[in-house]
Amino acid sequence: AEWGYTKRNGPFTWAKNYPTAAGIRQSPVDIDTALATSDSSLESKPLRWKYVPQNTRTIVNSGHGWRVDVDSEGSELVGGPLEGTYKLQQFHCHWGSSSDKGSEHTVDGQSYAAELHLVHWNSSKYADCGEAADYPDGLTVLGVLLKVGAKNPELQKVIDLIPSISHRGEKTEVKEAIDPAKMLPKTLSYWTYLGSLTVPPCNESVTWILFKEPVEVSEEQLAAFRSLRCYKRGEECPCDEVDGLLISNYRPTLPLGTRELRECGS
Ligand SMILES: NS(=O)(=O)c1ccco1
Ligand SMILES: [Zn+2]
Repeated sequence: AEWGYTKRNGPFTWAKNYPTAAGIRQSPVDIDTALATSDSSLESKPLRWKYVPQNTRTIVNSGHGWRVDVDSEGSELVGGPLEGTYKLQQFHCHWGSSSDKGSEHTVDGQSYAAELHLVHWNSSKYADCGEAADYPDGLTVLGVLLKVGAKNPELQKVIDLIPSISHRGEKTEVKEAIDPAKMLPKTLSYWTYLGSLTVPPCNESVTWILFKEPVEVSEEQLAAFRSLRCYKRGEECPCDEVDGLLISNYRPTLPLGTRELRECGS
């Protein structure tokens, strides 16, 4: 059966059909801040990005959450730990059944209410995101920790579209441009390490860049995320979640192992 986040098809079953999920370069991880090494080479090449808000095309219910697909042209992410130029492909979010959990990365064991992922691919070396996903330097994901607080105006543009993608496979045009840059924190300090996609097939092709400063989102906005359904309209609910609501879609942390964890900025 299709992978998901329930007991029957959740993270601890993924390795059965996706052996990479049992690899040694998996994500997410717990960020043990005492282990992080500050790196002058990161400080010397500031992270820089350019996004085109008008290029946010469609939002889709993947069955595992919502995802905004972007026309990569015109976007770019360079600097920090990255060699070459990366282009934005899509962004999405992970959350939990209550706001005491839901982020994928944890910081010194602490979970946040949710985590936003901006997925980029190495356009200096590869033709598209699909190809890039098969190489260790193919992808970069900017991670933003979300904590409960004020309503997030930019994310509200996503939430307003959720009723029209309530069931798996449904998608709709994003009419009001969403600016990914407006969803990033003010201070650009971050941790970075080599990891993987946090969903099957869990390719070990991601340079993770996780911002240190959390961004606020309201309880009502988190509740809207949980109203998405993991099954198609007209089909009965396959997952044993409470009437197929996507109440939680985060992967628990995996061991960092011998990987280096670097940081930039305080
Ligand atoms: N969750 S994530 O950002 O690692 C991702 C991107 C594409 C698939 O999974
Ligand atoms: Zn993700």
